[in-house]
Amino acid sequence: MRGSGVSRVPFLKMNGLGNQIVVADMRGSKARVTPEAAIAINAQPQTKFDQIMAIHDARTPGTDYYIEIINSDGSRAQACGNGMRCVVQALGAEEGRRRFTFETLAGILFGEEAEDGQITVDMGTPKFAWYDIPLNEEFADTRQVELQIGPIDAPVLHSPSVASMGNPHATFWVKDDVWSYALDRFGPLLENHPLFPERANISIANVPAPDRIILRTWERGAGLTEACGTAACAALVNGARTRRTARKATVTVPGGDLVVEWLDNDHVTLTGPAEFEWRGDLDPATGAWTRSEAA
Ligand SMILES: N[C@@H](CCC[C@H](N)C(=O)O)C(=O)O
Repeated sequence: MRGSGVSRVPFLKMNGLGNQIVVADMRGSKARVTPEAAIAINAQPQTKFDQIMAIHDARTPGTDYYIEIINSDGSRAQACGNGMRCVVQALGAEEGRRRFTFETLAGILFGEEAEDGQITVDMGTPKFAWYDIPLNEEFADTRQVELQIGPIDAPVLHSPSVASMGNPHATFWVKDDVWSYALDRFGPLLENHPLFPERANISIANVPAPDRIILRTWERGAGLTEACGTAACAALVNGARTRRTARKATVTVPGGDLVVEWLDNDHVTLTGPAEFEWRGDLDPATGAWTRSEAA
């Protein structure tokens, strides 16, 4: 998959529990995937994606690669749990090893593929201070912040827990079916709410048992997705600090199950599958792409 410095670079179409991922191999190239290219790639049905994970040469000693994450609207994201699993699987297949250290905008992350194909990514540590998320208003306690949608006296969703997993998340807790909420309608309004100066990923969470969360997410810069790994991590840490959940739980997202654990050293691990679909090459400046014949 290694790039050669020419204008076209190899890419893999993959998914992490239905989170649609394009892994672009930018190694050996000084270029970056442009926002225009991302929007053009996303505009075509075969390459419609949630995130592009662009693998660049390492910038920091001790890391294997620098990963740039681009949302389907062309914006940059600090973290992407499902995409990181796809990157681990892609590089593992190429290099014949299982463990990698990556640098991202969210910091240094580790990923490892187990014998059974499940991939665990250490997503780093959560942050809860209002200025770290960030919020536009000071809140001493971010386990429950003032934010609601719907009629003022009968809000449909209200009082989310907020957290940063490198990227900003709001978790709205509900007692009934997460599918009974029009997240496609409320998601964009909440993502762009003035409380979030960098926008936010918006999730609805139901907790049927301390070791289980049912979660739907409207992703910042990508919209409704089948899975959002960092949202699953944010839901777990928010669940644990509000005493709704234990520190380890299965998080059921539309695409399937993820396992999230908040370790004693404050790091959060995310475990789940990754799936290769097909390969091709693309122009990171324009987004023009071709599918390869070979599997
Ligand atoms: N799908 C991702 C999260 C992607 C980033 C997000 N849209 C953002 O802009 O913060 C995941 O699996 O974590």
